Amino acid sequence: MSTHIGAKPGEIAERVLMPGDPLRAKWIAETYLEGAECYSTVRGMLGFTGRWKGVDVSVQGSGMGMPSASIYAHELVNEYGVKTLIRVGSCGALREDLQLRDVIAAIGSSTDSNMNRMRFDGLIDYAPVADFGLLRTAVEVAERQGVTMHVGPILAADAFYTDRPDLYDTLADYGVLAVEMESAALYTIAARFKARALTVLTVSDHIKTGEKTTSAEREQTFSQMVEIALDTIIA
Ligand SMILES: O=P(O)(O)O[C@H]1O[C@H](CO)[C@@H](O)[C@H]1O
Ligand SMILES: O=c1cc[nH]c(=O)[nH]1
Repeated sequence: MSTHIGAKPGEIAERVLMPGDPLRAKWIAETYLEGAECYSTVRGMLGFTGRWKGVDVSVQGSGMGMPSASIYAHELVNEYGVKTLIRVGSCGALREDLQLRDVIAAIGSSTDSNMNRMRFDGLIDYAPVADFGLLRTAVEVAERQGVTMHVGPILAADAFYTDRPDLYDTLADYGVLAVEMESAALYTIAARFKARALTVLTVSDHIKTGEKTTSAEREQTFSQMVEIALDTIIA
């Protein structure tokens, strides 16, 4: 067991999908993974291992925000030997050309988090980016599955409820597609500890139009994103 994950050694696969929502993890495991078994219920942050197309895959909830996601990514890589992490999350669209339920792959992640400023002493604006091989595979998989996947930069924000919506407009002007809350930390930790990471997202709400999905839909219906992530992680 690690501090926050209750799995025994060997119970977590080298390939892990990471949704923020632990109940999305349960839905993914029960819907897609053959022989899925729950390896951790610590803090209700559920984790499961099963097989996708004959390959061992785990799915681990990460919680909301970079402090929480960092704990799970760190322990998965450093204490369980995980090599590949694909976040499967929800996000708010910043640009009008995006629709509810569109799928996005995050090539890079800007952030307002202070974590990397601390890491680099405030001297470097580190650019957290996806693993290129994983991203290329995800693009190929999405094409094969007939899903239009938007590939571009996103924002990983510390706050879900922002006092500065004007900054979202500015970021959209600079090509940033959407906002979520974990990708910059995931990419940074993967780089630091020599793992591979990618973030694939579904637009759950639209910052410009105010449209939104329900929490039940965010938990159980983002299947295109999950199927792209699953076929990518075993490729
Ligand atoms: O749906 P998940 O994966 O949790 O991702 C998004 O949803 C949460 C906010 O509602 C944040 O964790 C954000 O990153
Ligand atoms: O972090 C998130 C996730 C979904 N929608 C948002 O606006 N922010």
